[in-house]
Amino acid sequence: MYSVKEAESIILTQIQPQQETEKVSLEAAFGRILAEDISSDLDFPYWDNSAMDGYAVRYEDVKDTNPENPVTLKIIAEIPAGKVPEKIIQPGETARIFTGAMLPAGSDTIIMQENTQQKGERVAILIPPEKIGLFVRQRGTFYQAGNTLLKAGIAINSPEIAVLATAQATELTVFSRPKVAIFSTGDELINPDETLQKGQIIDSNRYALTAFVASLGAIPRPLGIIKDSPELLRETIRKAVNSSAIVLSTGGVSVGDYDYIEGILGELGAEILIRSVAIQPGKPLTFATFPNGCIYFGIPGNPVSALVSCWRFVQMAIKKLSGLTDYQNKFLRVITRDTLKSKGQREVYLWGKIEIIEGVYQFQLASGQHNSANLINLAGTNALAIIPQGKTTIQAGETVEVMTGLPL
Ligand SMILES: Nc1nc2c(c(=O)[nH]1)N[C@H]1C(S)=C(S)[C@@H](COP(=O)(O)OP(=O)(O)OC[C@H]3O[C@@H](n4cnc5c(N)ncnc54)[C@H](O)[C@@H]3O)O[C@H]1N2
Ligand code: MOO
Ligand SMILES: [Mg+2]
Repeated sequence: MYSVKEAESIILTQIQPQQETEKVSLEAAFGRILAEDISSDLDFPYWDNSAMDGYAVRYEDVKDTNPENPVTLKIIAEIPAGKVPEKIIQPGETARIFTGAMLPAGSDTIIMQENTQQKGERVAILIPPEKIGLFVRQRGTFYQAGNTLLKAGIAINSPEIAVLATAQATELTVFSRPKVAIFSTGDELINPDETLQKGQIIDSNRYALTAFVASLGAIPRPLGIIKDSPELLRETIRKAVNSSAIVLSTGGVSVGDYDYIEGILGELGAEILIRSVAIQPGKPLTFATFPNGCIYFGIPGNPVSALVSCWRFVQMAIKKLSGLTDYQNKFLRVITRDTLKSKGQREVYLWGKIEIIEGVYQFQLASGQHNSANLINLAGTNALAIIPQGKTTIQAGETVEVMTGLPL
């Protein structure tokens, strides 16, 4: 049995960012992962321009002005944003200018209009600027043409969209979304729209895992419920492995007589790298690779174990395969409001919520039984508190490490 850290390392070693890319328009780029470095042949700002509504001046002319005896300058031009200045500012001259407008040649500083008094063709500068260049947004000070603006491997959200638009990157190369096959195994399972007969269980895992995969930007391929039949399972796994980058199955990975997954993976030529992990919930995790590169996660059937396995192990695998550079899980140290208990034998993940209380992140256990079959109190979970292997208690008020950023 591997430790959680060992299992994580085995999984990440097997997964390389996929190479498939596609072109998308800027409008369709939100939520995708950039597959190329982006640079621009434009400086940013594109040219020296004004950060204020006011007057473009020569610093030399106005540096010693004061309210009692103000310097007055002749207004020789008006430059709204979007207009190209035509005149050069000579000593004793100024141009009326507005925010975003190009700075006229000869000027080097902007005086905001609140610090001036206009009298016809002339303007009195009442307050001297603190320094040369005040309120000038100088060309190339935010970004110089040719440098890398955005790196391949980042997720494209609204700030990146703004940068891409500015760089005139209207068509982008992004990583293709990996296909993830999902199926549930078990003779006891029925679909949610069927009438429950004695002994049956409604298949919730398939829906939970489909939503989980979609929330990571990958393409879920739900294949339904597969009975505990070696023939059916073999056929399903063979098809899934040949048509998807990752396969997620739930159930049938423990030691029971009807737990067939491991045996079938072996028969189909997979290399089984993990059989169980010292984690609770989620101990009987099967991780295997196929000669065609397909990655197989045999996830335990208990609904909480299934989602915890997805959050702890599958999440980073899908992210890394998707091309994201920042694929690692996110951990945070916070105060726990509840006392947290473990038997100490495995690394325990307790589900609950982190909330900001009086400005401080605090963890609160989900109320009700913490049992890997109790999916009811899993709703609302946004964090998992971790009790390390060997530790049995973390008292209320103490610090606990939590895993955050769960895609729900
Ligand atoms: N003798 C032992 N028995 C078990 C062990 C063990 O170490 N020795 N481990 C237990 C642990 S821990 C887990 S977790 C489960 C894992 O079981 P499997 O992955 O083999 O899953 P199943 O046996 O098929 O089902 C377990 C449980 O989950 C329910 N289930 C299954 N699929 C779904 C689904 N799609 N939606 C909702 N619920 C589902 C199923 O009905 C069972 O109740 O094994 C323990 N046993
Ligand atoms: O590990 Mo099982 O997932 O405890 O219920
Ligand atoms: Mg079983």
